[in-house]
Amino acid sequence: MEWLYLVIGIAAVGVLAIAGLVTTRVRRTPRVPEAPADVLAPPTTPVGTEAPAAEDVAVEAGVVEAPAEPAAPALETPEKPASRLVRLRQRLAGSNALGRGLLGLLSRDKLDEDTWEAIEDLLLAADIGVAPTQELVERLRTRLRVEGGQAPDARAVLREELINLVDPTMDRALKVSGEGDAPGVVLVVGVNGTGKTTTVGKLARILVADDRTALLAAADTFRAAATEQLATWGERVGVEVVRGPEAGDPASVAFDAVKQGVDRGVDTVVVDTAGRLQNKQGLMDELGKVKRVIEKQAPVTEVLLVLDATTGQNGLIQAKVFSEVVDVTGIVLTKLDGSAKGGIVIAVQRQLGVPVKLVGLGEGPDDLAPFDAAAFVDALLG
Ligand SMILES: Nc1nc2c(ncn2[C@@H]2O[C@H](COP(=O)(O)OP(=O)(O)OP(=O)(O)O)[C@@H](O)[C@H]2O)c(=O)[nH]1
Repeated sequence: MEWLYLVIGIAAVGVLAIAGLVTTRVRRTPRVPEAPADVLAPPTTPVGTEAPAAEDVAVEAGVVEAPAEPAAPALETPEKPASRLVRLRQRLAGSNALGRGLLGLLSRDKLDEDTWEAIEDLLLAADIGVAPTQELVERLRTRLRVEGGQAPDARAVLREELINLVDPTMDRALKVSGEGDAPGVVLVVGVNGTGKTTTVGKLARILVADDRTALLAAADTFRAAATEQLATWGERVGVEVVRGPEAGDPASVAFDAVKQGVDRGVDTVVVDTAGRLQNKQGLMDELGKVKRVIEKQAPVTEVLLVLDATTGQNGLIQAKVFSEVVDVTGIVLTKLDGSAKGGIVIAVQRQLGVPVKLVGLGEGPDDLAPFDAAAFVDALLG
């Protein structure tokens, strides 16, 4: 009997041991994480061995047209130049303070010597220059003298005199057309940093907006980035840029561009040039060469000098140096937005005897406007 109990005991221990072993193994088996829903989709074919998609089969069979190459970025449509100065009026807010200041003083009941002196100070602070300031004050004194009868309308008189000073008779049309089959050639000069390359890019947009074909020459070979900058401007409106090797000869780039312009029958070639030259002789040699070389192909129809309106008297000195080196035919005044120095328009025209043809009023692509004396004065007077 004892023997029977012993056998039953051993059998029970054996059963318990086997049960424990099974439980432990089950616990040690790692849990398979639950697959997220998307992984539950039918298995994908390994990369590189994809089965042809139904559309591809259809394309090969000539049933469906092949999908087009990724589309080139759409070309921009630049704003027509005529509406720009009006749109950008408020950008002259800084200079507008001049107009408001003058009107405030001229509307006083009594125009005494202190008032005239304050008017003179305002004009000088706006960079109009000494001689034009004196002329304007003289004219205003004469016209606003009350000689019995009704007091003249100060605003109307000031508007008229300012317009006269800016000179509405100057020819401000850009000469962008050549004679016969030759393209117009616009040479853009000026010190680096004044906004020259930006101006060439914006000018390309003006030409495109006027339905002209154009070609740009990246003859500012001093700064590689200037070429890239120009290429970006051109791409946006479908205008090509002719470039040369970095630090290459600017005259050769200009020559190539104008030659291509002639061969392709382009309307206008715009040539960007370098301005970072050590001295006047270097500047003269380089710009002289660029112009001479261009003119083997076609005459230069316009030489635009780019000046930064915020540089005041310094800008005027630069302007003089350039005008002694090349025959400047028009001025582009950049950065007039936010500058209180709108009077520089008058000063620079007086100094050089050359009209301001374009004004830069911001960093937007179409923030370059053809200049107009009356619209400018209206913007000043607010
Ligand atoms: N606010 C304002 N900024 C302007 C205007 N015109 C140009 N700029 C800015 O002035 C800076 C200099 O312009 P660039 O065109 O590179 O000057 P640059 O004279 O060509 O200089 P380089 O390329 O070195 O020859 C840029 O940041 C332009 O966006 C303008 O009318 N208003």
